[in-house]
Amino acid sequence: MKILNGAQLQLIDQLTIQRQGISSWELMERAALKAVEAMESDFGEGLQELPIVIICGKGNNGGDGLAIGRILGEQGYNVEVKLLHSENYSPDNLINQQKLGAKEMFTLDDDLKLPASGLLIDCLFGSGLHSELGISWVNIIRRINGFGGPVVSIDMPSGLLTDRLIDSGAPMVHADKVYTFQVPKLNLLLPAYGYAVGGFTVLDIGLDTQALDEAEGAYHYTVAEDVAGLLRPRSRFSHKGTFGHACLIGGSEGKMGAVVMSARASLRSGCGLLTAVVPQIGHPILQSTVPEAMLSVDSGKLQLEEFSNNGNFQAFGVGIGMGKGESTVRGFSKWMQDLKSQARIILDADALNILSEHADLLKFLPRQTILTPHPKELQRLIGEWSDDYEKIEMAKTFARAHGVILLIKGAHTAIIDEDGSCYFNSTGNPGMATGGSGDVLTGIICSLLAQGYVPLEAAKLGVFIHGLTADLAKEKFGEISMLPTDLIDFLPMAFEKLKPRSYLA
Ligand SMILES: NC(=O)C1=CN([C@@H]2O[C@H](COP(=O)(O)OP(=O)(O)OC[C@H]3O[C@@H](n4cnc5c(N)ncnc54)[C@H](OP(=O)(O)O)[C@@H]3O)[C@@H](O)[C@H]2O)[C@H](O)CC1
Ligand SMILES: [K+]
Repeated sequence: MKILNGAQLQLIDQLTIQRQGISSWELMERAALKAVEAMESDFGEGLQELPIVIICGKGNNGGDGLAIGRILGEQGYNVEVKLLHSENYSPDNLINQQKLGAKEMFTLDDDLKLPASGLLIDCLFGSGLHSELGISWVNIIRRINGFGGPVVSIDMPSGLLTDRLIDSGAPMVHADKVYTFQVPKLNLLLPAYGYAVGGFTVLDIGLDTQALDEAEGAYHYTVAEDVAGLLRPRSRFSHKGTFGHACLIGGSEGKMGAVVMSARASLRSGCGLLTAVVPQIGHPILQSTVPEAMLSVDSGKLQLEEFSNNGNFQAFGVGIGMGKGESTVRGFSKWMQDLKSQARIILDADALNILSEHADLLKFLPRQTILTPHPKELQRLIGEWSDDYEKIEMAKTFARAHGVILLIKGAHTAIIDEDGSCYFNSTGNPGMATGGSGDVLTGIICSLLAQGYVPLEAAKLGVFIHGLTADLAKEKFGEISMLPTDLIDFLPMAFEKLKPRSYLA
């Protein structure tokens, strides 16, 4: 799914109106109906009990609010609409004012009266905001943010631009939930504005698909439909050789669990064979916990030294639980220098930290190696940034300079390809913030690489599946108690969910 900005959406609106032979008011009505449906589904019967207050501005976002107010009122909800006084309402806003009838007018100087609790729907500004809000908006935004119940924003939290940097002190609605139309907007995905976006749902309002397909942009949001098609069916005549031999290299004293989790995640993700290269201390641990894995035991006792690399492996996953002791750094450097240029590799954890401290090794990375830093590891690799926009630009420059794929872990993990495209993930939840989640991800992606998925596909599919396991685990264990090992247990269900349905049951 593409991520688009306000100007692009305005153009696509126009094309939709022309090609579908509808009026702009009808499109607004569609959007309002979708928003009402989404609220009914999210709030359930509770919505009937709540006083609902809708705050509307002068543009089409306000027009949506007026339409939502009318629809909710017709359905018997307890709804109150407040409209900002203006000299220049948008035409569809005016039509919806007439259709609604009763509403309360207010100005920015008024001390807006709000119910003590209930639901507040914020329709002051949407994608038409052209710059951050000035001081005159502080009062109204403060009232909204101080509301005693949930605040939902239509399309955007009012005050947040779609895809440009904005001062964090600027007046901005802090939404518990955003219902955004047709496509996500970049600022809904960036950590910098996390405080204003409790969560968001994309509502399909049926904009012209050709116009959406043709819209240009480097930013994408990976949803199930984007990755389901990547998953390859298994032929009846396939055998273990068909699905590749993955090699995981890692582990050190006290950190063998990382390799165990990575190995189990690899096997559950479908590779045909798996070898783990571990220090001697890992031998009994791996053999007893992951009997399916073959072992190549290193000469190092407590940490890796030799990095023997004799097998015919289709993919390597390196760094999990590895540590960065002197002999490990030496062995890893040598291993890097001996790599074939077409090797498929994913590097994680200490492998990344070693690269940060030995930048001379970067030149040995085969093209399209996947690096999976969390924000701190990224900072060590590419340097400090001053904001999320600079971070993305610096990451793109790094990916281009070294011909690698950067996978920046976090809420909406971002995959940055060397051509500058950027893919934000849609699955996952804060329950994944436990040590070991990353080891599971490395195992999944290494397995997909071994099966012949090209690196960008393996990264997108792996990140999506990994997040999906967490969403499934959340239903059973909740965000607080879920563990990385639970993610592995939900891999079979996640793959099944994504698999294209067969016509024959
Ligand atoms: N395809 C869709 O997604 C659809 C979206 N819809 C809804 O329409 C809005 C976008 O509506 P638009 O009228 O373009 O914009 P807004 O309602 O967000 O706001 C426009 C008014 O805001 C004023 N403005 C802009 N920036 C500022 C600012 N910094 N300070 C003060 N005022 C500002 C601007 O006034 P100007 O006179 O300054 O130009 C506009 O009047 C979208 O978000 C959806 O909610 C459709 O309903 C259906 C299709
Ligand atoms: K809004």
